[in-house]
Amino acid sequence: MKIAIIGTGNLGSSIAKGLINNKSFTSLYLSDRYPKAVKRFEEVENVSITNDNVLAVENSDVVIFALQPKHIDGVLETVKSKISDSHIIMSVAAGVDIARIENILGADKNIIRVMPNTAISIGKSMTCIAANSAGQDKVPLAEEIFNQLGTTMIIPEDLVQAATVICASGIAFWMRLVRATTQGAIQLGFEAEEAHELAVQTCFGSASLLIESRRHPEQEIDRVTTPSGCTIEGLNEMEHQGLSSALIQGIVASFEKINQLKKS
Ligand SMILES: NC(=O)C1=CN([C@@H]2O[C@H](COP(=O)(O)OP(=O)(O)OC[C@H]3O[C@@H](n4cnc5c(N)ncnc54)[C@H](O)[C@@H]3O)[C@@H](O)[C@H]2O)C=CC1
Ligand SMILES: O=C(O)[C@@H]1CCC=N1
Repeated sequence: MKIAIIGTGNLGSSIAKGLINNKSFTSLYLSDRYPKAVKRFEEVENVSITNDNVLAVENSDVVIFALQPKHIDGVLETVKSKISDSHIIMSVAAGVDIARIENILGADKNIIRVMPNTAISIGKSMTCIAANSAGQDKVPLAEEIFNQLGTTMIIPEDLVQAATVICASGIAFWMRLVRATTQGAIQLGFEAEEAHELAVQTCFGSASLLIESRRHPEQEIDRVTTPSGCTIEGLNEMEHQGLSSALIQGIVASFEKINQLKKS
């Protein structure tokens, strides 16, 4: 598979790292106006680093646009004459819908909207995928690529904004929960590094329990909350302070913001 990534900032370089770790390409073009984030991949076999987007498109079958929404239209305009019906165009740009890309490239092109998160760099992304009509038969290929880099879910395009909040922004939300737990642990007497490890491993254990047992979170909570014990005391206090409500309101605020970005 000949792949190009146009825009190798936070997300583009994370995707590149994941692809390189898996050796899941025959050639990989990494194109950015300032390709400093991927300089470290210069020596990797079959990887080319360039600031020539057209060259990257011409030498690839799958082109992943990992550009900020304000840049994507301009870049698509400059490469559109090189994009053929056999290219598979993927975009990770938040708030940029398929219709906007079709307006520039044409609805006859294979266009797939992909929403990964930065855990893609370690093969643990939750990635949502939606395609236009022309690109429907290319969805299995998108799944094949992104299943190597984590877990995928095919969703209707009208849920991609919501998926962006839950899965892409979600990384930041979970990080903040881990940090808050760390701060609590330090207050209770642990050194910062110990506190961090305790928080991260407990977070990892919680997610693993849900994945492996397939039980509902409340069932797992019931197994921890000894009657009149310390867990239910802490949990109820967190709820009195609005933990669930704060999370839900934050998710909704994030969703409202991404819908504004779509209009701008
Ligand atoms: N960072 C994240 O966790 C996630 C980001 N996204 C979306 O992915 C996209 C990229 O986000 P980030 O990587 O965080 O942004 P970023 O700003 O780190 O990376 C964008 C890259 O595009 C490059 N670029 C700009 N104009 C260019 C041009 N004309 N030609 C070639 N390269 C050009 C920039 O130099 C930069 O390296 C955004 O649309 C964002 O909404 C989606 C999911 C998660
Ligand atoms: O914050 C943002 O707008 C982008 C989209 C999801 C993650 N980063």
